[in-house]
Amino acid sequence: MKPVVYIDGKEGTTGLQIFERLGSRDDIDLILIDEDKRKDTAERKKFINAADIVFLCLPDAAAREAVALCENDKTRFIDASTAHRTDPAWDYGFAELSEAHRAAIMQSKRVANPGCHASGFISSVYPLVKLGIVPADYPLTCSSLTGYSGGGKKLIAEYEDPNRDPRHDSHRIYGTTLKHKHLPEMVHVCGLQEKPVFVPILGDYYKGMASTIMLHNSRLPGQPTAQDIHAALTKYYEGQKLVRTAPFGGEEPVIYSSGMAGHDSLQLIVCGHEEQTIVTALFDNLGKGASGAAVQNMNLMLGFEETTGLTI
Ligand SMILES: NC(=O)C1=CN([C@@H]2O[C@H](COP(=O)(O)OP(=O)(O)OC[C@H]3O[C@@H](n4cnc5c(N)ncnc54)[C@H](OP(=O)(O)O)[C@@H]3O)[C@@H](O)[C@H]2O)C=CC1
Ligand SMILES: CC(=O)N[C@@H](CCC(=O)OP(=O)(O)O)C(=O)O
Repeated sequence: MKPVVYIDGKEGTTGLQIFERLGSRDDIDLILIDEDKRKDTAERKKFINAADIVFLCLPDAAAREAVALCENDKTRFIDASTAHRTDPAWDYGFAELSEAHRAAIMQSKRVANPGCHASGFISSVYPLVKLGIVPADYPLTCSSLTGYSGGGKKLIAEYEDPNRDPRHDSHRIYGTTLKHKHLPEMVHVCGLQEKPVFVPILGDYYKGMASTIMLHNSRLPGQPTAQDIHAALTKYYEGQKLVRTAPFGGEEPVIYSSGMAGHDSLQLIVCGHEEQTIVTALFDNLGKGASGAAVQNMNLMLGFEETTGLTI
């Protein structure tokens, strides 16, 4: 019997991209709710309880409600929302962080898919903290560029409206209260003692992210150079298919935030010199930042090959 899979929120931005990755697979049985019943709670409850794996591609409140609709012990969830990412009853769905993360995902019934900005930040900070290169109380800063699909259907409509605010042509710094919703998972997953100063920036393009952390090498134990940090990250992710380190300094002297759009893997680019280092995570908010990561998690949970079938 093939595993039965249901995407709750399939008509949304993340849900559609998961469907795109799963629609043609013959190793799973993808069940599809009638479009006009996709918000009917009783119908969703039937689908949730019939499935072995449920993807939740919903706002936080609807994701919590969907989990509460489950009345059996068999259904396993992968939640793309922010609802459960720091919940101890859920496993954090970023397999490359450690073998313990991957093992937990494989047997998990409740996987919280990482936030898009959080994925970029955590991919560099988690290993650097674990290796003792960045102390847990280091005052980290991060700027993170994103395309507008990161905000779902509402933001896509706003940016693709022919009568939109002309200022949308320029970049938009947001999260200016410095309380972005991904901060709790960044702190929790990396074991930080200080909240990073986190500055998300929205650009006038569909998808692709570049999340950059900035380090003063003289404030780090042993004063590593940027090259040392590059070597440490390269070794840490050696053998991973979906997280890779670019050659030191990157392949060219500029970084485009859409550089990994359309790919399901994340690339780390380390630049700098003896005194300062920046590490940029380059990826697709709908790839390793959401739908691609969700499908990777499903593959791990079901014992399939980890990669997603899309360009890595
Ligand atoms: N977009 C991205 O890059 C990322 C998104 N996420 C997270 O994934 C989740 C989905 O986001 P995204 O796809 O962007 O959002 P969208 O707004 O594009 O899609 C959400 C979908 O959920 C549907 N929906 C809303 N309420 C309910 C409900 N009560 N029952 C059933 N369906 C419902 C919406 O219906 P309708 O079509 O009628 O609006 C819509 O189709 C969010 O929690 C988001 O934060 C995480 C990482 C990245
Ligand atoms: C461009 C934009 O608005 N992006 C969203 C993040 C989308 C996302 O990752 O949502 P989750 O928190 O559910 O993961 C934001 O910064 O709030």
